[in-house]
Amino acid sequence: MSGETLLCARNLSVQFGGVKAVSDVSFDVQRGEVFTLIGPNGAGKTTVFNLISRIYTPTAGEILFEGRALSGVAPHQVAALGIARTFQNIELFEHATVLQNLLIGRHRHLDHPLWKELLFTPSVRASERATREKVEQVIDFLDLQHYRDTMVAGLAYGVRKVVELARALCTEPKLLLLDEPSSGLNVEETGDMAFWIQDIRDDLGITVLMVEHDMSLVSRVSDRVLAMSQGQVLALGTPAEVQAHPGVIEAYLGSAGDLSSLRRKPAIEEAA
Ligand SMILES: Nc1ncnc2c1ncn2[C@@H]1O[C@H](COP(=O)(O)OP(=O)(O)OP(=O)(O)O)[C@@H](O)[C@H]1O
Repeated sequence: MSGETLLCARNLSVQFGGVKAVSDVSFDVQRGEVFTLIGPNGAGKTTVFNLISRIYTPTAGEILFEGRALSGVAPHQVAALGIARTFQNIELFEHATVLQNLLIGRHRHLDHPLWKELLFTPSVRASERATREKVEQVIDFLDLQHYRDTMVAGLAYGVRKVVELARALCTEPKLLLLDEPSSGLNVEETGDMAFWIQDIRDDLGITVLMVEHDMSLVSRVSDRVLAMSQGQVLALGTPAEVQAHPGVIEAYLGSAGDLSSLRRKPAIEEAA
């Protein structure tokens, strides 16, 4: 961690009809850390991601990225600032190869004017070369060589998750938003995902902001954890500090117990 703030959320609130999805939430993400949001279903974690991605606009408060307010930034400009995102439900082009998906992801980020593309100007040629190089680097980094010419539709779910990660890395982000990177993965794949996340921070120097339910993954990779419940901040600290916080235990389980997975128990179990 550099001790330098990359992203600053100040007194964020957003309301949908009568539901306060996020209520007066503040936190700072330091450059070079893995910062994780945890919380039971409906706590407001995805809403925070959607505020940072500019899909939602806060009803109060603001988000600063590298000191710049995101309020004036359109959703399609967020990637160009250096913020990339993966989704809970993988969003890839199914009928394109891994390589094509990564090239498309990178192209979206470049945003050359059409006239330059059509004339294939030197700057377009240079950025095409840089694109190829970057995509190949990411394929090597995430060990995807074996799948580069395979259609996404034919890939196992665990590999698709890595391809989605690759597509985000191709945009060379400063901040990577990972929405439930372990969802749908088995124990071994979750272990691999932990290694990738650590390597992304340690080898590429990319800051990671993650939403995650699997506490084994959270504890392994997170520098700091923010626990939320019902749209509000419950606790902030190291994974061990947050897991031991009485308010966190109460919010998830109703009483002390197994915190290995922090998903709220189904209503039927809670009622029993
Ligand atoms: N677009 C929306 N319209 C109406 N209500 C919404 C919208 N988005 C989120 N909410 C509500 O805001 C609250 C927070 O939802 P959010 O998806 O952020 O929670 P979460 O912590 O990400 O949950 P999960 O772990 O299940 O993904 C919920 O009550 C949800 O129903």
